[in-house]
Amino acid sequence: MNPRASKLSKLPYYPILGAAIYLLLGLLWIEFSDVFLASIVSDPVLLTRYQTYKGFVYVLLTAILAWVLLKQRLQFEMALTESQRLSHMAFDYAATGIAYVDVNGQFIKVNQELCRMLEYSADELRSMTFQHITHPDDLLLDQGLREKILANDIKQFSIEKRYITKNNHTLWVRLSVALLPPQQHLSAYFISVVQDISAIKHAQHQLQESEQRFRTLLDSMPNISVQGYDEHGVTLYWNKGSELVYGYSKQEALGRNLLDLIIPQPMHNDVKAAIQAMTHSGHPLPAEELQLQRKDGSLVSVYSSHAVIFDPDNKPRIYCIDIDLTERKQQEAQLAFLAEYDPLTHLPNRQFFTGRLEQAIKVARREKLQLAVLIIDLDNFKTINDSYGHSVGNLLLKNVSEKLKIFCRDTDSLARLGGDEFAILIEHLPHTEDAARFALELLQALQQPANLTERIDVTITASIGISLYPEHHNNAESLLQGADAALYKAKAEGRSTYSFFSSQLTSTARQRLQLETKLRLAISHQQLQCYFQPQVAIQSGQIIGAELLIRWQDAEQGFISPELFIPVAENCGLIHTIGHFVLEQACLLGKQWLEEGLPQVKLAVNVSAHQFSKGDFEQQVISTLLATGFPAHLLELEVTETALMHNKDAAIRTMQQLRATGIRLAIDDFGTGYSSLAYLQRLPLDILKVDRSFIDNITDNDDDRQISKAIIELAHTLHFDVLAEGVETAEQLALLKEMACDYYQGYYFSQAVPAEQFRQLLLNQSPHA
Ligand SMILES: Nc1nc2c(ncn2[C@@H]2O[C@@H]3COP(=O)(O)O[C@H]4[C@@H](O)[C@H](n5cnc6c(=O)[nH]c(N)nc65)O[C@@H]4COP(=O)(O)O[C@H]3[C@H]2O)c(=O)[nH]1
Repeated sequence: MNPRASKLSKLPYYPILGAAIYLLLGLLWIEFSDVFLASIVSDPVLLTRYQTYKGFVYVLLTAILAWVLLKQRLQFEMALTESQRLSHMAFDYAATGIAYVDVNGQFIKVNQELCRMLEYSADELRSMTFQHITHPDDLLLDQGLREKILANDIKQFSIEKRYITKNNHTLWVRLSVALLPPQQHLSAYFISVVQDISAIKHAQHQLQESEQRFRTLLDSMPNISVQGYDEHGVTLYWNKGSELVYGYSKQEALGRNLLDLIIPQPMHNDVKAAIQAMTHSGHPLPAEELQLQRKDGSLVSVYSSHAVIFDPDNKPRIYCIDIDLTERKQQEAQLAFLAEYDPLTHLPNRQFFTGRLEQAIKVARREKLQLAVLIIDLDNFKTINDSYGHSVGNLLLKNVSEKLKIFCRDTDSLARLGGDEFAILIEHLPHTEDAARFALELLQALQQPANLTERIDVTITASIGISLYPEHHNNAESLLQGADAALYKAKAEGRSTYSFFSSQLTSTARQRLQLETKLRLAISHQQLQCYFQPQVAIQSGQIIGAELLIRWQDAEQGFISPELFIPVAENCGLIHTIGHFVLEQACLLGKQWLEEGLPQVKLAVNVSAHQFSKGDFEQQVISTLLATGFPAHLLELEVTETALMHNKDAAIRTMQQLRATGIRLAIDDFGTGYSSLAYLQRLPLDILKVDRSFIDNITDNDDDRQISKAIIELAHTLHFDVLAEGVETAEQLALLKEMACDYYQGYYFSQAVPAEQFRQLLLNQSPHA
C-alpha cells in the first residue's frame, strides 16, 4: 500500500462537509432573509421580487456547487488510480530487487528485478522462503538480524550476503531489510531491498588476487623494499625486500615507528616533516637518494620514492618503495675507478694523469713554479712478454708500478699511461737537474732484479723522457708529447738513460749530475781544501783576518771553481757537508794558530742560504765553537743578501741568536741584492762587504764610485764596518782609503792561499800590529 495514496483518500471529504454547511446556511438564509431584508429595505416591489426568485437563485448556486464538487472528486479519484499504478510500476520495474517477506521468511511479493537476479519466476519465489535460497554460510546472520528487528532491538539492517540462484550460481547482494508494522487487514512483513553486488565482489576479489600477486611479486624482488606507514610513521606493511635491505624481520618491523627502525638520528626532523606534508597534502614528495640505517647500524644507500594512498576509512597511508643502491653504487664505483685507474696496477690512467697535470699547471702558473713530466718506458718489455707470456709480463708491470710507488714522494703523481709506459709528475721542481737526478736514481732503482715467480727473476732497464713547464710547454697535452719526444731521444741514445725535451738541457743536466757524483767522491776522498784570502785594514795595511774559500783540485779536470760546484752542492744538499767542513776548518786552524801565538785574526766563513734556512744551523755553529775552543768573537759568518731575503724575520732571529754568542756577522756581496735601508737597520751586522762588481770599475766609472762611496757612508751611519772586495790595484785602494773604507781583500794584497801560506803571512806580520 502506498502511504501517500491513503492520505489522498481523506482529502475530498472536507469539501463535502463544506457543502453540507453551505446547504444548512442556505436553508437558514431562505427562511430568515425576508425578515432581515424587510428591516433594512423599505421598497415593497423589491422585496416581492426577491421572494419570487430567491428559491431559483438558491437552486442555481447549489447546482454550481454540486458540479464543482463532483468534478473535484472525479479528478481526485483519477489521480489516486494513477498514483497506485505508478507505485506498482515502480515496484515492478525498480532497478533494485524488492521483496515483501513475511515474518517467517515467506516471499509475499517480489519484483521483476529480484526474479531476474535469482532466476526464479515471481510465482516460484512466492512459494519459497528466503531461507531456501540463502547461502548456508550467511543464513544465521540474516535470520539473526531479522529476529532482532522483530524483538525491536534494531529498526533495520543492511548486510552483504549470498543467495544461491535457481541455476545454482552464487549471487552476492547487499540486502537492506526493514519491518512494516501490522495494518488493519495486514500482519507485519519485511520489506527487503536487494542490490546485486556480484560485479563489485568480483572486482574486489580480483583486486585481492592482484594485490596478492603484487605482494608475491614485491617479495620476489630482494633489492626492492616496500614499506607502508600510517600517518604517525607506524609500520603497517613490510615486504621481504625490506627484511633483506634493512635486516628487520616483518615481525620486528610491524607496529614500530620508522624513525626507530631505519631513519638515522640526524634525519628525524626532516622525515617527520615529510610525513606530515604527505599526509596533509595527499601528494608524495619527489623521489630522492637517501642513506638509511640497517638493523646493524650500518648505512645503506637507497633510491626512495613514495605513494600516499587513502584507506577505506579515508586515513592516509604512506608507502615507501626503496631500491637498494648498494650494488649499483659498487658498479658505479667500479666504473668510476676504471674510468680513471688502470685495473692491473691500480695506478691512475692517462686521462686522470692529464687532468691532474692540468691542475698542477694552473697552480704552477699562479705560484711561478716549475714542473717536470717524466715518461718512463721499459726497455725490451716485449721480449719478456714474448718469452714468458702475458701473465709474467703483467707481474713485471705490477712489480715496476710498486717500485715506482715506493720511489715517488707524496707530492708526485704517478700513472700508467698504457702498455709498459708510466708517467710521473713532479711538482715544485726547484732546479732542472732535480728532475735529472730523480730520473737517474729511478733508472737505478728499476734496474734492481724483479723476482716475479718462484723461478723467474727479471732484470730490466728503462728509458725516461722529461719535459718541463714552463720551459718546454705550457699545457698538459704538449708536456706529455714533449716527454714522449724526449723518451724517443733517450731510446735512440741506446736506452737505459734519460733525456730532456731540449738537448741543451739534457747535456747541462747530465754535466751537473756528473759534477755532483764527482763532488760526492771528492768529499769522501777529502779532496776539498780550504784556502784563506787575507783581509787587510786599509789605514794600517795589517792583516786583520781572512775569508775561507773552498778549493777543489780534480785529478782529471784540474781546478773546479766554487762558482760551478757550490750551486750543484746547494741543489743536492751537499752544501751542508761542505759548510760544516769549512766551519770546522776555520775553528780548528784558528784555534791552532792562536795556540801557536800568532796574531789574533778573525776568520770569515761563507754561509749558503740553504744552510741558513736549515733549522739547526745556530746549534751546529755553537757546538763547533765549543768542540774546538775557538773564540766566538774571532769567527765571522758571511751571509749574502739573498740568503736573508728568503724569510726575513726568521733570518733576523737566527742572526740575533748567533750574535748573542759573540759571533761576528757580515753581509756579503752588498749592493747586488735589494736590501732596504729599513731592513738593514734591523740586522745585527758587524761588517758590510761591498761587492767586487762596484770595486772593479771604481777608478773609471763615476757611478760605481758614487755608489761605493754612498754604501760606505751608509754603513758607517748604521755603525757597520766596511770591507771592499776584489781590490786589484793601488788606485782602487787609494780611492777606497779616500772614501774612508775600513778593510779590503783582493789580489792586490793576495789571492786565497793554502792554510800554511796564510800562517806564514801571519807569522811575518808584526805581533803588535
Ligand atoms: N777577480 C777577482 N776575484 C777575486 C779577487 N779577490 C777575491 N776574489 C774572488 O772573489 C770571490 C769572493 O768570494 P765570494 O764573494 O764569497 O764568492 C764565493 C762564494 O760565494 C762561493 N764560495 C767559495 N767558498 C765557499 C764556501 O766555503 N762556502 C760557500 N757557501 N760558498 C763559497 O764561491 C764564490 C766564488 O769563490 P772564489 O772562486 O773563491 O772567488 C772568490 C775569490 O777568489 C780579486 O781581486 N779579483
